[in-house]
Amino acid sequence: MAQEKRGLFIEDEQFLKGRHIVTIFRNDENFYTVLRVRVTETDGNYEEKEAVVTGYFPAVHEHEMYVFSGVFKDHPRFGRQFIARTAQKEMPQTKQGVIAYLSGDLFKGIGKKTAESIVETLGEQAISKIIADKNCLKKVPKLSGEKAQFLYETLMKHQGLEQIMIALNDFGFGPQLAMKIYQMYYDESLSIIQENPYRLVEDIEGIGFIRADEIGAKIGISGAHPDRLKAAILYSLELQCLQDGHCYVEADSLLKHVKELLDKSANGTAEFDIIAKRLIELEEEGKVSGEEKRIYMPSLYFSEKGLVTNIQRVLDQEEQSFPESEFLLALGDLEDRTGIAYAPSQKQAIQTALSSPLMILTGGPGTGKTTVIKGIVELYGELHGLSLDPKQYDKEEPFPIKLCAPTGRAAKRMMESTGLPAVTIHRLLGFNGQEEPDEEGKEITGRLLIVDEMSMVDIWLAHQLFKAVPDDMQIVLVGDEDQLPSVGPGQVLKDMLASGVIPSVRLTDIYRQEEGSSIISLAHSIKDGHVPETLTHPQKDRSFIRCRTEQIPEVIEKVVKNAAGKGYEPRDIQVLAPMYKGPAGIDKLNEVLQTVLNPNEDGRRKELQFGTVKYRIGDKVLQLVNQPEQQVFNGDIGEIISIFFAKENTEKEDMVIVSYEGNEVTYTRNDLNQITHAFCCSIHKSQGSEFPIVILPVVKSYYRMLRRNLLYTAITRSKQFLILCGEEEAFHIGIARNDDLIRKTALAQRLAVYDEKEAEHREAEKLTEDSWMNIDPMIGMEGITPYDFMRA
Ligand SMILES: Nc1ncnc2c1ncn2[C@@H]1O[C@H](COP(=O)(O)OP(=O)(O)OP(=O)(O)O)[C@@H](O)[C@H]1O
Repeated sequence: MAQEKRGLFIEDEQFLKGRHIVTIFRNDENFYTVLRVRVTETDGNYEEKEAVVTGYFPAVHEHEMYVFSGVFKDHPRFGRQFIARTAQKEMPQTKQGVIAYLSGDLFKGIGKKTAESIVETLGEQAISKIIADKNCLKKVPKLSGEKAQFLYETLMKHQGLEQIMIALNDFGFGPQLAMKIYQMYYDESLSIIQENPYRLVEDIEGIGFIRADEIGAKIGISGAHPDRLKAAILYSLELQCLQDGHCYVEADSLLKHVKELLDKSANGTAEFDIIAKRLIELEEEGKVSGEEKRIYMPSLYFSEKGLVTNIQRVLDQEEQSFPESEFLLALGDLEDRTGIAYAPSQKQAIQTALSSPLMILTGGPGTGKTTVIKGIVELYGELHGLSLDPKQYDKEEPFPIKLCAPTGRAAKRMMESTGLPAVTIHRLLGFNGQEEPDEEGKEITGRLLIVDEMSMVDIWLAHQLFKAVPDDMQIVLVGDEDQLPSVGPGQVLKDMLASGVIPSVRLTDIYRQEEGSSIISLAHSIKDGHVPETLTHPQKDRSFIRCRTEQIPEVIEKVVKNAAGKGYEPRDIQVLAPMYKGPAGIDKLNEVLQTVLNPNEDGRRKELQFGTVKYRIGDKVLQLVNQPEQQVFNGDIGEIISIFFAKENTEKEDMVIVSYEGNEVTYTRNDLNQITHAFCCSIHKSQGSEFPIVILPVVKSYYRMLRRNLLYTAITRSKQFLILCGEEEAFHIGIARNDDLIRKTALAQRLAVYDEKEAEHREAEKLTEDSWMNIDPMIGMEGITPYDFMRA
């Protein structure tokens, strides 16, 4: 079957057979290659002796004969060229051809007789069979292991990469995944896949159990095969943790999930006790971590435990003591200077931050968190006799107050509001965005660390951050616990507050309301679970347009046109929605908004098609991943300022240049999945950002996503105007749903345990470490079924 597919040409495609003369151009990153070949045969309309062939080829060998499939095209500058989709080195096709090849100069020490014996045993397809699985050579009589190895290695060297790529293609992997697999396993790619395709689930991002299981089915691995069950367990665990944000999954729920996954598969299922046995083996192999009935991915387990240890280390530091009078005097001076009379809770927050090694400041919008941060910084400088002018510090003696936030935009806002340098947490830790979850960051220097938007920090990042904090550094964590939790696993801020062991101040009085903001009062009522009667009444700073799902694009189009007509720039207007698909989804709204805000009316503007999306100069785009080396972070919004087509540049690559407030970042076609249109963006991605105008559609067709914290987060993104559109009922549904997505974490519990006396703490540690192993052997034992294990 694989062989048949390889030989297939797509309809309307031509072939060109020719010997390689010279490589004119090659890009080693994406393998774009331009070759000149001497033409031997073609079914295209081409009479010349030589031809230029272009395409993406993983490897080309000089002077070899190739068969290309593709089409002839006329290039305006370079004339007629063959644009190849595939390139295959020509292999001997007949028995005699293969014998001659294997006994030729390339394979020193392999004589004609041995070659004949190989072809006799393995047939005309001997070469591809050996490449796919060297063990087939064992069937050849009298062939020594040494010779077999030599033969295999030589073949791999000359045919390997190309054949592997073709074979991976036959397994259904496109060029990008195939390259990832090759870069992981190199020459062993095919033998590993053939031995245990389920390794792909663990090793290659982007390959899940279902994909691996299809290969398993093809090569005869099915039912309760241990590799298959283990892959299903790891896949289910990771899926639940990453999709739902859990740090662990209870053993019973995991087993059920795995069983359901297997039951759905045509490749066979397995009984609970067998799955449970494999789970125990995975624990013994260190691939999952178990504690009581909780099953963790190891990186999450060690992050949770490590975070607790480091929080404890910080909490164990001595309190800073200032005479009350000194504090009050400095505070009074500050109030005089700024004209702000701090409320009692705000004063308490400043005082706690200055004296405690660690404190949490929490509160909704407009409650004065930023005002308190400024107060903390000012008084810290005052009481420690430190200058707050960064220019007075250098590399030897760096600025002692470190401000940071999880996203670039949040860090920028922090910088603007305090007038002091602020960076992303990743940057503070010296990360480049490619690290493993348990990688160490560089130690943070300084005396006071303030982290804003703490609700967005997941368990991995929180662990890395706390690990990098030196003993004598004071920490202030600031955030709004009612906002959406982090995208990654955990609910660190919520758990820290719930543990009750970290000094915390909750600000509740709203100050911005005094400036007449009805958006903030709406946010606060939503947070408390009720929809105000005024929801649909027009206010100075917000309005509500009633409409149904299918009317949403039209309504939003009108509102945006209006705002643009009044002089608002696209960057001031942000449409937020909870999901990508559907008639009122982000994708559809982006399509509509691009036509309004950045049209291509006469069709003459440059556009780069990527999937179903067309990018144009002037488009607003959103960065989806952290790229610290480019100074661009997940959630950053920028504008496309140039587009270059491959034919216009020497790199032969399509390129899109995006400016993030002056920082220009270049994306090649391979990188374009790192951005998306941002005329409308997801509420999740908008966390940590604020916009002058927010347009928020809320309709019942978003049902799956509607939650109180989601609506609360969306509404609190708007600074001046909030335009709600949709169905009132959808608001009510969303606001009523508050607790069905509780994340499973043991952080609060661990922190609380730590707070108890030393002896009790040791006891608790012993208990938690022992209990998983105590329970394990019960599974599958006589009289005890996995169902016992699954009971609470
Ligand atoms: N004690 C106070 N007296 C008077 N005004 C105050 C006081 N505290 C804060 N404010 C004012 O309230 C407004 C909101 O404060 P601030 O921006 O610090 O809140 P926040 O919690 O950081 O809000 P957000 O999270 O929405 O940015 C600001 O204009 C600030 O000057």
